[in-house]
Amino acid sequence: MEKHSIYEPFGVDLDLVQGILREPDNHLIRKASSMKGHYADAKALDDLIHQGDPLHYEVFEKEVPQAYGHLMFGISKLQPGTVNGECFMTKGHYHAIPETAEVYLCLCGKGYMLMKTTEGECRAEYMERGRIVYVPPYWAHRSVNVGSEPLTTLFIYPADAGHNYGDIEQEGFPKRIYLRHGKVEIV
Ligand SMILES: O=P(O)(O)OC[C@H]1O[C@](O)(CO)[C@@H](O)[C@@H]1O
Ligand SMILES: [Fe+2]
Repeated sequence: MEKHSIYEPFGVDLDLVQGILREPDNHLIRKASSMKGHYADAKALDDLIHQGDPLHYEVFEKEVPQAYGHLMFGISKLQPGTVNGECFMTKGHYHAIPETAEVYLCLCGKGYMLMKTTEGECRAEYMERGRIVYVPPYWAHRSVNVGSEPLTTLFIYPADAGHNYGDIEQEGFPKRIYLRHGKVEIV
């Protein structure tokens, strides 16, 4: 019989007030300057960068083997704000193994999971505290914060899935989400 390598079980704590994972192994920080090329108004993003390059989003993860069978999980915390009306968002990615899915549980804030395929299909799934979004295989995904507090989500996906920025940096997503006079517009 094949011998399995046995990995130690563990538990972690969430700080549900701050919306962060306590004692993460990895803490990814993306500021406004990481988002060049992603917003419709590049000049407005440049202005924001020159005004102090504010924090855009953070990802807190526990280290698990990036191997088949393991699950990667963590917390994504996306700040509220807009770039000339376009809501703060994550870069978005496909998975490097495209036939892998991902689940997001929204813990606080309000926003959308924007998803697209390489064929140009695009969907926006609403997120608020308590809502779960399923990102099926082959869909690129980006979180968008339309609220006034951080959009915090727990994500879980196959640990070997990897990230692929594919056509996103050149083409973006077919839809953009704006906040104008307090109203959300998906265009
Ligand atoms: O690639 P993006 O869109 O910047 O998002 C980064 C983060 O998103 C996650 O896939 C979780 O949503 C993390 O694994 C990753 O570090
Ligand atoms: Fe993902």
